Amino acid sequence: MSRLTITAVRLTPILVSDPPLLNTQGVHQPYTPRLVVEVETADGVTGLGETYGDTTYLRLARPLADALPGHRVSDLNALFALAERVCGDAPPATGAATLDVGGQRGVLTADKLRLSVVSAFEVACLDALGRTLGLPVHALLGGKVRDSVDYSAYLFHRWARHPDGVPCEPDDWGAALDPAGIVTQARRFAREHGFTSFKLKGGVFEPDREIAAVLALAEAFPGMPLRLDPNGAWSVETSLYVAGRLRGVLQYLEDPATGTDAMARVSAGTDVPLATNMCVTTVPEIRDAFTRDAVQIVLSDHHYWGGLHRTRELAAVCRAFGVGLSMHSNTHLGISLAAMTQVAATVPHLDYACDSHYPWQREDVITTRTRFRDGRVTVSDTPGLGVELDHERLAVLHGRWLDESTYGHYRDRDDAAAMRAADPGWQAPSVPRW
Ligand SMILES: O=C([O-])C(=O)C[C@H](O)[C@@H](O)C(=O)[O-]
Ligand SMILES: [Mg+2]
Repeated sequence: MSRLTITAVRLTPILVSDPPLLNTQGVHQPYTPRLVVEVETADGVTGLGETYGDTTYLRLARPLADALPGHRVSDLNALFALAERVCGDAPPATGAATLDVGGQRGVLTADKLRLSVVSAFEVACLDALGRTLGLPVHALLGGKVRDSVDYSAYLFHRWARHPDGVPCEPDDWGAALDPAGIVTQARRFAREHGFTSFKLKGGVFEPDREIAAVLALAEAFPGMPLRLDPNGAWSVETSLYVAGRLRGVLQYLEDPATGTDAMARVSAGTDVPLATNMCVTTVPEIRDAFTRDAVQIVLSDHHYWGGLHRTRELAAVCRAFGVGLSMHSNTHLGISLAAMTQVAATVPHLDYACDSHYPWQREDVITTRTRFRDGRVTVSDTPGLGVELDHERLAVLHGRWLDESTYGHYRDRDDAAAMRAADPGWQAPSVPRW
């Protein structure tokens, strides 16, 4: 047996606390599901990966975890074929056939769901391989081209706390429901983490209110890059209105309208660059969007593109088409931040600061929290990803996941359902909302 042979795979679903961040579909649940993957080799080395933890992903991850022992952590290309063979075509657990109701990351095809699972195994294999060879993950991807990766502050309209009666872990951020609140939030992000670019999650209030928030940010942080992302909540006309009002203010406008067709129409009517993590999220979506110039920037996401090698492949396609590259984030922990940073360090034309929800996450499963300095994360040169699992914390967060009577309904992220705790009649708005 090779020292690289996988001898065991552990899957640990967890529930992680999340603040009441608002988006166009509703509000974040007080706890969000994540899955931690540990891959152990014959050498006794363990590699770590992290991905979405909703029931659908767990259903796909279990057969892959069962099938993996006996394979080598270096056989990454074979991982995809293995997953295709053993995972099956699990349909979305929610029954929402094509669109993601939680993370707002575009279509939810069987391929994309499976790749979102495979990504955590690929990262865990790379971590184990790097630890075995004494090389950082970026070296396994060809080597870093930068020593630190730039991240952008991810601003949200939010409530001070989750609705009464809902179990939660309170924080001290307070509410941010108007332009002044958003600027206060941005100042704290800049003070605590040194961020020098800002993204505002939009699609929550009428467009004029969100335009006012962006203009207030422009006044508070002159010259700093600003982005607005309503997750496809606007019509083409509204998108063009907002683009006109924020021309020269925004670095880019992200997913103003839903779908490649609408994005192409917006793109044709404005010179404000358009970015997406919703209409280009799978390989089959690339050609149409790029040939129609529907987007000028793609937000990669190693989770749903299938891992770090696939992220680099996406980067190559973007380069070929002259499309810029940034990075998307959903609620994630330190393992994924390490993976994002390792791959981002290897992509020369990653010209935009990456998104990260990490500053909102006060719970983690790694022993030492990753810090942003001047908005940047230092690229670790330690073998593997450069993070260690905190087994005690993992057990606590897994214990929450196991406690079905208190937390069972948070095992699947559903922002519209979370909103109903405050507004019982709430339904995720149909698009375009404005
Ligand atoms: O850039 C994005 O579209 C996201 O980050 C999607 C996320 O789901 C975000 O909207 C959220 O978590 O509310
Ligand atoms: Mg987005």
